[in-house]
Amino acid sequence: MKQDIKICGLRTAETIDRALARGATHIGFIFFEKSPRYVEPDIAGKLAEPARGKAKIVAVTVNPSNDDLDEIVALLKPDILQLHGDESPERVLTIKAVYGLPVMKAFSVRTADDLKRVEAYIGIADRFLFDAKPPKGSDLPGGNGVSFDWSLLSWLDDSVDYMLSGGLNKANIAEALAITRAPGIDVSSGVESAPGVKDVALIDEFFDAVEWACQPEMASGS
Ligand SMILES: O=C(O)c1ccccc1NCC(=O)[C@H](O)[C@H](O)COP(=O)(O)O
Repeated sequence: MKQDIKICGLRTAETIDRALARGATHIGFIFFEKSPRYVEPDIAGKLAEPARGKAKIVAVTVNPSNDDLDEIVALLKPDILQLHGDESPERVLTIKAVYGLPVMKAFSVRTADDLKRVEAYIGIADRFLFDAKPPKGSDLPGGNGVSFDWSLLSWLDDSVDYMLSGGLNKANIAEALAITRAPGIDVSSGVESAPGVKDVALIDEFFDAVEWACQPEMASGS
């Protein structure tokens, strides 16, 4: 199975080019000002140009106001809105209706109960992203480089389309894929040399690790 691959929190033309060259299907821009990955919407719009039509451009927001979304949508022209906060199903529906864009709703997961919250969004969100809960003391709802218990995803109905996220890197992606068979994967810190600093060599190594994990003999579990 060939899964979608999202590289999130990109901030330079060089790392975007490398992600696209290696086959990223999604590239994410972070619009959360406390994040070391934050980019101004107008800069993100310029950075995203080479990706148009090659990869889906994802705007990552946290409980965005209408004004925030107006600016981001106008300047970035994203293909997908990722909602990484506490947005209710009603808010997701409103955002979809106003902007006419698909929504990927993020959930932080620690226990099976956390996955039950997904039910209220089925048929509303277009896709889900499962991330780990932020560690104590973190100001960031995402991009913390920590994983959750991937086996919990076996509780999900097969029809739920999602991206697996949280602490993925070249060393654990094969195990993550073997356990979850996730239809999409998302990485940020795992391809960084320092918080917010993406690294082309680490991007390469991550894609190499995914390719290795997806060789027919690995995928069949033999
Ligand atoms: O990455 C951030 O700084 C961030 C800040 C606020 C909300 C969401 C954020 N990231 C969202 C993502 O989709 C990340 O790729 C995801 O959390 C995984 O990050 P990591 O564990 O570092 O791979």
